[in-house]
Amino acid sequence: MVERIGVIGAGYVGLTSAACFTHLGHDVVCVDSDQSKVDELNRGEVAIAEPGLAELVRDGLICGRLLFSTKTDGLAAVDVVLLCLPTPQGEGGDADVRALEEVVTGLPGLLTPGCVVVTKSTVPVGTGNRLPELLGDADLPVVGNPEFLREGHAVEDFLRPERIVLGSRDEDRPAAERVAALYRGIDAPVWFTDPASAELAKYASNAFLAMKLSYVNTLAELCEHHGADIRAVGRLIGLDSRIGPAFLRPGPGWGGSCLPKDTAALVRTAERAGVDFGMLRDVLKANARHQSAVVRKIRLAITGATDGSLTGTRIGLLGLAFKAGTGDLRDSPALAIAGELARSGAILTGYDPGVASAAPDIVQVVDDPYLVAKDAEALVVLTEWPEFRELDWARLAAATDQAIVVDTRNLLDPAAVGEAGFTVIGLGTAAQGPGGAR
Ligand SMILES: NC(=O)c1ccc[n+]([C@@H]2O[C@H](COP(=O)([O-])OP(=O)(O)OC[C@H]3O[C@@H](n4cnc5c(N)ncnc54)[C@H](O)[C@@H]3O)[C@@H](O)[C@H]2O)c1
Ligand SMILES: O=c1ccn([C@@H]2O[C@H](COP(=O)(O)OP(=O)(O)O[C@H]3O[C@H](CO)[C@@H](O)[C@H](O)[C@H]3O)[C@@H](O)[C@H]2O)c(=O)[nH]1
Repeated sequence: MVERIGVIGAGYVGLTSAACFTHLGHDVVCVDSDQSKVDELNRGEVAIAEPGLAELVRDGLICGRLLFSTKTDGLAAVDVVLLCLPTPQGEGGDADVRALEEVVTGLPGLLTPGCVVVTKSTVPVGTGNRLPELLGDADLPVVGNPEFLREGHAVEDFLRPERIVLGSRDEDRPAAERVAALYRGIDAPVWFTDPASAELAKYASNAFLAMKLSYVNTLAELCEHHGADIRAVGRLIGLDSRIGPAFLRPGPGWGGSCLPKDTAALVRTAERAGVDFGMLRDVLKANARHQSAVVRKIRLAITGATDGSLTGTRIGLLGLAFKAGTGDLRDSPALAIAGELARSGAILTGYDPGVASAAPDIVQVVDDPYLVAKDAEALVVLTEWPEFRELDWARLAAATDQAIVVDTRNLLDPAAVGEAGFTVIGLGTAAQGPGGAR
């Protein structure tokens, strides 16, 4: 059945949901409070770099089944409304749900009775029971439908999810089935559960991924100590199907708009429940500690000492976004490391194919990767853009002062880049000298 869907919030999750549900045949009105964003979207301009998203938005606009507005009047005609509002990290690590709750409080005056209210935002355990209280006696059933898409793969993940999760109270089960029907045409297991289980599954999933990454990043440090190679260790443990090969690549720390805030929020949820989830506190601490270890490694590479002075030292950064395939800088470990280097007096130039400007007081962003090498004492690869592998490393070497590259993603081919004249220092691997010498 074709449904009329309202989406509130046109960010990564809201815009992707709006465009994909239009693609699946529904009529969608997407409301956002940001007038300039709405104007851009109505012109078919999509500011976020998500493969396939701009095309779906334009298709929806052309066929007239996708509308964007700052006004909420259009919501009176919808059968289902998806809440895709931010739930950023708030005080003490808790999710800040104020924006979401404010919108929910206003819904009885906007929606037609019977309309299903769906939380797609990541919301703390208990929200599914709290929202009906905020909605009062309005006939507005509530369903939790957490979103698991990754940035850079938003459309692909939305249209080919590994699971669709629907959490509702027993009395709202028919509403949950109605939400499940919106996804018709998508081949994925659909799970009906209670609100708390749906909410917890979302947090538990992100925190588990964070745990895997803190584990592998700390292992990389151990590998260096013992002369082992994290690439081999990661591959070998990943062959165990109980562990799996994904999320075992070490890096400069893990970040982004979700993993850090959701892990912190789950720690708070556990504290409030009187459950000691110290393991997760350590996952967060290990990430901060690892970022400082990466900074010490960069200092050592440049000055010969882990506490050597970086005052006035030029360092070129390759990558600023929190991962490849996105221009998103939210909670980017690259920027955290840049911040530590800048505070130590380093002069930073950065290039990222997805980023045009960033933290101007910390790093000067340039639009040509070869410019970051100019007179640099070292280059540091912070984001795993595949195109960095294809750079002319001999040209980069010629532009630098010292041909040293610290590859925090183990992205480069050490033999080829060493051949081009660089000393290549990976993470959890042996350094490779220029000309291929170890
Ligand atoms: N980004 C992701 O990859 C991802 C994936 C899964 C889940 N989530 C969760 O989804 C939620 C949204 O995340 P996002 O990354 O899409 O956020 P975002 O910051 O990209 O987008 C949020 C949008 O909401 C709009 N907005 C804010 N307040 C509003 C209001 N009162 N009325 C109307 N519009 C308003 C903003 O202008 C913005 O366009 C969060 O809870 C997040 O944890 C995000
Ligand atoms: O082997 C790996 C894999 C990832 N990362 C890092 O981990 C962070 C998070 O990556 P990713 O999970 O791909 O980012 P997001 O797009 O934020 O997606 C996460 O957060 C979303 C928001 O909740 C969820 O929907 C997704 O399922 C979840 O993967 C980034 O800094 C990556 O560089 C590594 O360092 N090594």
